[in-house]
Amino acid sequence: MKLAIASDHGGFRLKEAVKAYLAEKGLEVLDFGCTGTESVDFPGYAKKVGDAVNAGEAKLGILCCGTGIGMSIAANKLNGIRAAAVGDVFTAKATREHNDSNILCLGERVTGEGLALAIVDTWLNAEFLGGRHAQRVNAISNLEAELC
Ligand SMILES: O=C(CO)[C@H](O)[C@H](O)[C@H](O)COP(=O)(O)O
Repeated sequence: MKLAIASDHGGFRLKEAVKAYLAEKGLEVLDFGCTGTESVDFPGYAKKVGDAVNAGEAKLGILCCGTGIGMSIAANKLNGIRAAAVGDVFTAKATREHNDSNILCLGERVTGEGLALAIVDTWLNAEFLGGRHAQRVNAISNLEAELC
């Protein structure tokens, strides 16, 4: 599976740790930056990963910032993106199973590396359950269509 990843300066160290973890697992990772801890603006990085997921260049994406919130707000502006800011493993599983989230957002300033990697693992191993959840995901897509 190919994954797209990016961060701002506030999530850079966590992005590097997640990238190394994914590579260790033999997963292909497209890194869209940033490249260090110098201050940058996160929305452009959210767009790069969202566009890669929407274009099918990557199946799923991971975004890291200070809290995970800014990245999720930005990524969710893109049609087709369901980005979830996650800080626990229960939510990591539920957001794949129920929301079919296609981008995971993590906060380096709030979630320790060990927990973040467990969240990544749980999120990647969970699958969308469909059924009643599919009609809800479709309803979200319909909201996007209304806004166009
Ligand atoms: O958008 C955010 C908050 O939800 C991210 O955590 C950013 O990384 C953060 O705002 C960056 O803050 P900084 O003071 O410019 O480092």
